[in-house]
Amino acid sequence: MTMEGSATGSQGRKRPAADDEEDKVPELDPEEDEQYQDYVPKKHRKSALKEELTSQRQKERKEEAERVVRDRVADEKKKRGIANSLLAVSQKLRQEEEANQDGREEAERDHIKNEEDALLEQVQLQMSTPLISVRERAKGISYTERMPSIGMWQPIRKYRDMPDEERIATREKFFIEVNGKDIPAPIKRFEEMRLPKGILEGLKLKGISRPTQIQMQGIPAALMGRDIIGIAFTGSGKTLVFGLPMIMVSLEMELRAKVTNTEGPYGLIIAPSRELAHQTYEVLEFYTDQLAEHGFSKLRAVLTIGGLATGNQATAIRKGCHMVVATPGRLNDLLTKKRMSLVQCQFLCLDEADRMIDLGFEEEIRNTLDHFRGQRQTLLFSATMPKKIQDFAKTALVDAVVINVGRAGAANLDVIQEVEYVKQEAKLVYLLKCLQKTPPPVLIFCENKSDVDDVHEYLLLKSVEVVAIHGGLDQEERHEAIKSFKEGSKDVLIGTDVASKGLDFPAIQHVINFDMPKEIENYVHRIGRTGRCGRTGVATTFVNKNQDETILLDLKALLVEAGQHVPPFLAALDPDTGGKEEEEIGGVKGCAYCGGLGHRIANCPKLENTRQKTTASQKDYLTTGGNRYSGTEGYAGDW
Ligand SMILES: Nc1ncnc2c1ncn2[C@@H]1O[C@H](COP(=O)(O)OP(=O)(O)OP(=O)(O)O)[C@@H](O)[C@H]1O
Repeated sequence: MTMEGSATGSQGRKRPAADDEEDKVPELDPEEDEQYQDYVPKKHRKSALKEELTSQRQKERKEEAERVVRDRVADEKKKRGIANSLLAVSQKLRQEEEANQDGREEAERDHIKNEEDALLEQVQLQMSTPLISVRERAKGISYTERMPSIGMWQPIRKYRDMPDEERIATREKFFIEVNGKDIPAPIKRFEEMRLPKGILEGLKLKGISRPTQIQMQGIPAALMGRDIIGIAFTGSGKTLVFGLPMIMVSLEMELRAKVTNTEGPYGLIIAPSRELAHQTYEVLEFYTDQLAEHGFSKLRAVLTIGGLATGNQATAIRKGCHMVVATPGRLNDLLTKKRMSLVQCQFLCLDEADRMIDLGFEEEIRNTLDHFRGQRQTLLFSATMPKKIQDFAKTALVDAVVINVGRAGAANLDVIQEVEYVKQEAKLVYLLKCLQKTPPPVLIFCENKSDVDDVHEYLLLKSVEVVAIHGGLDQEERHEAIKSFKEGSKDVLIGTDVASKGLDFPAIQHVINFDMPKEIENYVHRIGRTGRCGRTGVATTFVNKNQDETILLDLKALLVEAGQHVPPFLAALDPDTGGKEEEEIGGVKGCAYCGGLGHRIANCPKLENTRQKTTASQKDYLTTGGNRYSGTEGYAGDW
């Protein structure tokens, strides 16, 4: 069967004929008929529809699944987003807080530093002109070259050639800190220091076999002709660091040409108290005697201190001398009256240098410098030397070497420090009990002369073998007291701070501070009379509510630093500075003015005291002509 008019046929399907005209079917041109659709059989159309529906449904399902996933991710993100932002916010806040805190602390530190710099500047202004001679300043003379070494001294080859790393390692091993240029290597044996036989024999006789840290580094530097600031704890043998080089200067001069009438001195040591000057003089005498026994001429040292007849001292100097040991006032007296000259002097040492400046002898030192006629080698020593004194002192030095053994102002670790709370009225009675702690010799310190007298009287009544020393006694009494105590005929010596600086009594067992000194530096010097050169000693300090809290805070910090027991009443004290006092700000820990670790310079009671004293003495001076030595408590008359 054929089908006419088939869509696929070119002629099309033909309908059965009914009426030719009517039945005539118009011919269709697929190109022209937009409605035209190819015929698709029903079966195919169904499967196509089915396919279409399936794919539609798949598409929808896929879209639905994607939407669900998208929603879930969005949810998740949303959730995480919240968590993130909370964490982030808190972190951010914390960071900001920390940054603020850091910023605040830095700002606070900067503020403290600026304030302290300003205060130090004021202090420097108060200390007026630098520590140099007025004459030299007027003439515009300043020295820039170092002095030549003493007698062309050089270290032996082993030390000359010592590599830097080895020098550093040795210093580290012995806790020696140095500052300055071209510092010679520390020398570990006296025999390697190129000292004359007489001196080496003298050291042996004194039982001194090995140099202490300050001696290892200080003696070679001094023999090299260097200017030195030497800081080392009490009893560490500083006297020999300047004493031996000064003897070497004198020996060199003597070997060049015999010292005759009116010549000399070539070396000068200034000390803050008569007793200390006397002690140093004895050390010089001992070693020069030893040199004389070993074939050298006897080098002459002269002691010029207050309290002894000026005439005898002037005569001794006029006969020609190599060395002078002096207290500042008497020295100035002799210089001003032209009974002594420093024209040939080329070696100057200020022992306990900071103490002298503190005690108001700055002007005497400057006047003394005026009497030199050329450059000299200058050495400054102390166990305490706060930054301001170091800076000030450096103005007197040329290309100085600074040698530090331990922190300036730290207590000697060989001293066991005990601090006891004793009521004012119970002190005397408790003192008797306290004296039983150790066998003699015992040293007792009081803050003022009248307390010394009271304690002295009380102990005499209790039959204690006791002597006393203070600035109000005449020189004879002072000398006798020290002598009998040194010889052991007296068990106890009571004194003011006149006995606290540099005095070297044999094997003191116990130092008792009947009262806490007003300055922590004095405490360090006082307790340093025991525990000397390797021995141990005990120091007991009475404190009570009469003490200023700042000094107790200094004491507490010192005890902590030295690893000592801190009694509960001190432990309970809390500074209101938030720990800033012990931080290193601007290179300074604690107070730059007095070296106390318990406060900073802004709260320094000593600075305040000095200010008040300066103002008062300026007033006195203007109205009454004043006494320049009124501030030298305990030292009165020393000049
Ligand atoms: N290398 C050493 N070995 C052993 N003893 C020494 C040594 N050097 C010095 N001495 C002795 O140590 C004691 C203390 O010395 P010196 O008085 O010089 O100490 P110092 O550091 O000046 O103390 P201060 O700061 O109290 O004045 C003296 O009796 C001294 O003879």
